[in-house]
Amino acid sequence: MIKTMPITTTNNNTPTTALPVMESFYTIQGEGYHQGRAAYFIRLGGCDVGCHWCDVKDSWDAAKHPVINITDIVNEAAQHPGRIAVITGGEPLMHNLDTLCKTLHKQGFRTHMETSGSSSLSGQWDWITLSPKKFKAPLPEVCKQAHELKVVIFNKTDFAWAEKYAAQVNKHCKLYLQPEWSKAAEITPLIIDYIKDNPQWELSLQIHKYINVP
Ligand SMILES: C[S@@+](CC[C@H](N)C(=O)[O-])C[C@H]1O[C@@H](n2cnc3c(N)ncnc32)[C@H](O)[C@@H]1O
Ligand SMILES: Nc1nc2[nH]cc(C(=O)O)c2c(=O)[nH]1
Ligand code: SF4
Ligand SMILES: [Mg+2]
Repeated sequence: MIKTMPITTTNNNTPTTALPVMESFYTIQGEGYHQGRAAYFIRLGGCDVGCHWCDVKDSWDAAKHPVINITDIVNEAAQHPGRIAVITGGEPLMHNLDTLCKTLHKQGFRTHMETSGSSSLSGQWDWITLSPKKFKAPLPEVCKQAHELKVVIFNKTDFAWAEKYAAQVNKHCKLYLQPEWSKAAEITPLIIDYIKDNPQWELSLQIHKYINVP
């Protein structure tokens, strides 16, 4: 049973028992290293980064979304057989994610996060996808911990900008270039040429948008 409660202010230093949830859904991971795997997505409300091409602007205002008890969030997730939980947003690191991760781990989930890395790290993560943004730079602590770096390419100059972050992640970190969705037809061929010349990078397409799943 899902309960909604009045919005409470959270900051990411203090463990919290409830979080603003915009939506949650069971689907396949459409992007990056785990593309094609069943996963339960938990999209938290609140983002202070403001990417002009963001594909989920409705997530930005945390106050628009119901605050749900973490036990209820995780019990809903556990109704599905998959045991990957992807925490996304909004910017999930605006919230303290320690209790959410502990509760997911207790239920046998692997915890994955999609983040811009622009707020300090909380939570215990089996996989961190760092997608850095020009509009609010990622923190060095998140760059060091990331398992994959996924840079959205909006124009030609973004390749050099992607390399700046490739130099800041750890040596095991996977490297992905993902076309900005509205410019994918124009940008994908440039990404393909870049990867042919720089084979340490791989292509990430948002396959869920091509096959019309959430
Ligand atoms: C909506 S964001 C939420 C998580 C976090 N705020 C972040 O930006 O990483 C999830 C992923 O979608 C990517 N994304 C958002 N809008 C996009 C767009 N228009 N085209 C391609 N990727 C996009 C982000 O870069 C990020 O990797
Ligand atoms: N299927 C699917 N895969 C995704 N990978 C990252 C997503 C996100 O919005 O964080 C996302 C999403 O919204 N849907
Ligand atoms: S950081 Fe993520 S959620 Fe926030 S505006 Fe950028 S893409 Fe959207
Ligand atoms: Mg998405």
